[in-house]
Amino acid sequence: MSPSASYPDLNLPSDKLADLRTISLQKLQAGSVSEHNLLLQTCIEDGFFFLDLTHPSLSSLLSDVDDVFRLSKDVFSYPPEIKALFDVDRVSDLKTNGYKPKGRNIVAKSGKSDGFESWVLPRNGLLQLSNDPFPHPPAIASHLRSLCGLLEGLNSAAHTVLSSLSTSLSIPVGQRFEDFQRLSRPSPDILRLLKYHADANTDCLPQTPHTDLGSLTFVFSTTPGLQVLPVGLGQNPGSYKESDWRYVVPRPGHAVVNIGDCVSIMTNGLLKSALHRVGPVAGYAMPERYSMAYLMRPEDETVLRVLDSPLIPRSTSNGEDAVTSGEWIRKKFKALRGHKDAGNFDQILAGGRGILV
Ligand SMILES: O=C(O)CCC(=O)C(=O)O
Ligand SMILES: [Fe+2]
Repeated sequence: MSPSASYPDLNLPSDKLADLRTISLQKLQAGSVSEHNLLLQTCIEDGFFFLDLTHPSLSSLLSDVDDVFRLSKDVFSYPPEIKALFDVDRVSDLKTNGYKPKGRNIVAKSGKSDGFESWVLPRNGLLQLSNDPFPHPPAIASHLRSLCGLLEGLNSAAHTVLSSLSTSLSIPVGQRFEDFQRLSRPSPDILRLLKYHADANTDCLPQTPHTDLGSLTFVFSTTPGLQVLPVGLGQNPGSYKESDWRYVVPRPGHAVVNIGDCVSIMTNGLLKSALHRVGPVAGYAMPERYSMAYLMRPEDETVLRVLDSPLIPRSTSNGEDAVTSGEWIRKKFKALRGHKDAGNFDQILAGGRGILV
């Protein structure tokens, strides 16, 4: 992966590092029982893991990642007036397409503005799965082949991960996680390209603590900055300390994968959707940092109810208050807008459910 790491001499005590477990995609594909068991255990205990993509059969996926990083440098280098033509708040209802400038949103309690630009690309638009408009600049048009290759590779990886979890949990056919993320069907998945700006202030927090609202997220970066809150420490504002955050040190050829809110809801909290954020390593300035996140969400009509499984604790509710995935996403965006008007960030973060654009 191309952008070079910016912390060559990270000298951190090991108890400050996120001790993420590594799952091999190729071993899952080959049916390794111990790898499938490790995946389930990791999603129950951590909600975050490294996915090893270094097997030669996956080399085209990694070269697509490299190419999309080159694209990312190109799109963020457009002059502001060109980027403004694709402003996410103008071109897309649910922020599934377009550009967000640095500083538009507020970061948690500090009340300061965020420190990153982002450009969101819809899976539906890239893979032509719907007729929704997909305005985009020439730099994106000229990288469509690697963008589509990346999405297809990640969808296939996601299918392997989700179907492994469905099988490990003995979820019946028709309710399996992958039944809600069909490869040829439209979905609200997005690819988010991110550029964090360098900031000399060691206390800056460019990205707010949040959980991902969808099902599964894949993140790529070669620069440190991602921080994860261990699940055991409690995930609600007030239940953890600043010193509880753990740093993820990027690993070449690996994606960082995490479980999102929808899968956590459908397993009644058995699989964990953990809080995370991006910031500088303690005592260091924030370096310029490029990353990309593929955020998968169940198809819009998926009902977010607890699935049948001997391993999932039964829900005490009768299911009447269950929402669909589409309603869930809309509700969250409404909350965000409500929050902006009301200025109440805690409400959005209740349960750690912040939203990013
Ligand atoms: O930039 C990163 O490493 C994380 C991005 C992220 O958490 C997100 O886009 O939801
Ligand atoms: Fe995230």
